[in-house]
Amino acid sequence: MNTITDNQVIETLQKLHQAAKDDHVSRSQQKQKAAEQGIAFNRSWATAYMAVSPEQGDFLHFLVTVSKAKTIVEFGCSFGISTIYLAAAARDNKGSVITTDLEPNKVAGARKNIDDAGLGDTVTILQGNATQTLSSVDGFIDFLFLDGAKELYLPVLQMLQPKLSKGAIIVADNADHEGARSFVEHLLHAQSEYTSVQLFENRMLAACVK
Ligand SMILES: C[S@@+](CC[C@H](N)C(=O)[O-])C[C@H]1O[C@@H](n2cnc3c(N)ncnc32)[C@H](O)[C@@H]1O
Repeated sequence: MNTITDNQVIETLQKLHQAAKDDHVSRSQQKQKAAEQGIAFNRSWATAYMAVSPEQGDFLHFLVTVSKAKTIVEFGCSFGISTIYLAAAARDNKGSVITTDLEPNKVAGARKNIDDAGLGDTVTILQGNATQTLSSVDGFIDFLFLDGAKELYLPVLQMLQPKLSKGAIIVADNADHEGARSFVEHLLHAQSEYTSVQLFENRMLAACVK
């Protein structure tokens, strides 16, 4: 099976990437206008997509596929774009994805989008703070994608670390952000525990549990 080539998946991803792009352009214009008027820009992260690019999505799909990961955990699904890439590979591996987001409207949007892609039975979405929702994950984790609040990358990794299987892959987006610094330094220094690589001009960090 190659779920990522399924028409339902392709069409849903195309539609969502376009919506994410439009959202980004509109926010940039609002930000510029606010700066010109000397007023504060309301970021309203609760509705922003802030999604992975198609190339990063393909990379996540590739890694889940080649690693044959079955239990995939994601921190920060937003409207479900990255989750669809992860879930398409998870389905082919006969695995599943557990994801989480703070924002109820994003959880509802992600659920609809994942259903539109035909992947609803492969994904569990938990609404709430990842430090709580992901603490209930059962069994071993084969793949961990971190894409929520950067300051929580290290605490979430440390919380889930005992559940990571040998050979588990960890990928973090926005690893070049200041908030992710302690996480990046932790992984790059713990060379006896992880093999790590920085990618996409340091925006992504991928690591593998030794
Ligand atoms: C960069 S976006 C995720 C984008 C998504 N992975 C994608 O590619 O489509 C980050 C998301 O993390 C969520 N988030 C931030 N802090 C969180 C927390 N403590 N627990 C759960 N979700 C959180 C935000 O609501 C936001 O939707």
